[in-house]
Amino acid sequence: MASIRLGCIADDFTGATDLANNLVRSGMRAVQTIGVPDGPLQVDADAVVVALKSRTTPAADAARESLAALRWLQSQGAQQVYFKYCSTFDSTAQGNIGPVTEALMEALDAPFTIATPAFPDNQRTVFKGYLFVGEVLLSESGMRDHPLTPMRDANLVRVLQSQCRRKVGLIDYRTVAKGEAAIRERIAALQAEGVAIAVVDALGNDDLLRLGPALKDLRLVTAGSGVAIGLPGNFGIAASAAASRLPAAEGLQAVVSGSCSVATNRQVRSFIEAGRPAYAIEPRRIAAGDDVVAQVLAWARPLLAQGPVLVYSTAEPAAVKAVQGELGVDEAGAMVERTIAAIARGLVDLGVRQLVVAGGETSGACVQALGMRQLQIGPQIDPGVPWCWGRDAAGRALHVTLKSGNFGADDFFTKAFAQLS
Ligand SMILES: Nc1ncnc2c1ncn2[C@@H]1O[C@H](COP(=O)(O)OP(=O)(O)O)[C@@H](O)[C@H]1O
Ligand SMILES: O=C(O)[C@@H](O)C(=O)COP(=O)(O)O
Repeated sequence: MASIRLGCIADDFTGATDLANNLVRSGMRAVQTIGVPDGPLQVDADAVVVALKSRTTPAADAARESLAALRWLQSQGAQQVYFKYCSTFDSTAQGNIGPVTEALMEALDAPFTIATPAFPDNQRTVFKGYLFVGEVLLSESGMRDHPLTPMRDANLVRVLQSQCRRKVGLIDYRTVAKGEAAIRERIAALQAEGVAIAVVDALGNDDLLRLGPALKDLRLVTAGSGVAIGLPGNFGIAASAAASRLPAAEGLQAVVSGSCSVATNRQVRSFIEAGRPAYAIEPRRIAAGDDVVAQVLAWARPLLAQGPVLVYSTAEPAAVKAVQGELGVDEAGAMVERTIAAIARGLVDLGVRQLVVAGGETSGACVQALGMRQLQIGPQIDPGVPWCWGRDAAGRALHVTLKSGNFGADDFFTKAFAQLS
């Protein structure tokens, strides 16, 4: 196999497909692996995205796993490394964006890197170091109530500095607007001031395309998926209209959702309003020892032949807080993830071969429970969300889409299947 050009480490599974999607759309042949592979890559690819589930784990574990991914990517010849985190900069008070960035900088002997979650195609823009989600600051968006990573400060320089030992600075929109030479000059000036990591403003894709060439010599880039659109050109790769093709879809259809994000709440409501069958999982019943998995599968079995079913724990912030107050934040999260993952496996046993999973942590749990090791990236359903194809541990071919909590149109859960037919 030829060496890969770009080696990527994603801190969650939906984020990994989001990045792979942008790379594919910009002309790179990209493959996503679930965790760090045991051996060499078996297919030719320009970029590999190693998907970790490290967004909310203890910082030391996240750094250790990211370094293992780095070593594997280096063994496959990666010339540049891309650490992908969320476009809403999801992190706990202790990390993990800062600690993982610094561990990678140290291992790569990289004196400087950038940080920007900007993803204009999904209305994530950075202005003077402040992150906007649509029309509002990150701290005023639905992310302020995220079950695991509530984001209450939109000033990314401040957020990142609180997670880092190295000095954090800013490359603002005026510099970015001037293009490659000005960005390179600013990087040199920041380095002379002792800054090692710079948050970068970006208001639109033009900014990201101007930023790309200025990053050519960096060993490490850290970003959401947006920056990816400006990098393939550095490797002589141009955007190609040849959409990545997946094998034909077959089998039954289902959606499982553990995301409590604003967009997912709308998508669940829209699916129910469209008259499709939906089963709400109640975390308290799982905690009480009910066999919720068996109950859900018994409910789904007769319905699946008539079209997609939805199984969800998705709830509004007040309901999530109440459950977390009773069960604990991590305990509630892990318990619901385990249950949804077991349901996903049970649905595949019932013949589901087209599976939509909503939520990053939830996707990690489901894909791991199914024993999928590698995903081929297919056509985009909505910005940041492609269909993917792979085999589970039993060798069954599955079409899956791992939908980030806040991505996708309201009718995503029906639209996704229509695209495959
Ligand atoms: N009803 C609920 N009450 C408490 N926690 C929940 C509930 N539903 C889901 N969760 C947990 O909330 C977290 C949602 O995270 P995730 O799957 O990453 O979604 P998103 O992509 O929207 O962030 C998961 O750990 C999930 O198990
Ligand atoms: O960058 C993004 O917003 C996504 O790719 C992502 O990482 C979303 O994570 P979840 O909202 O936890 O699915």
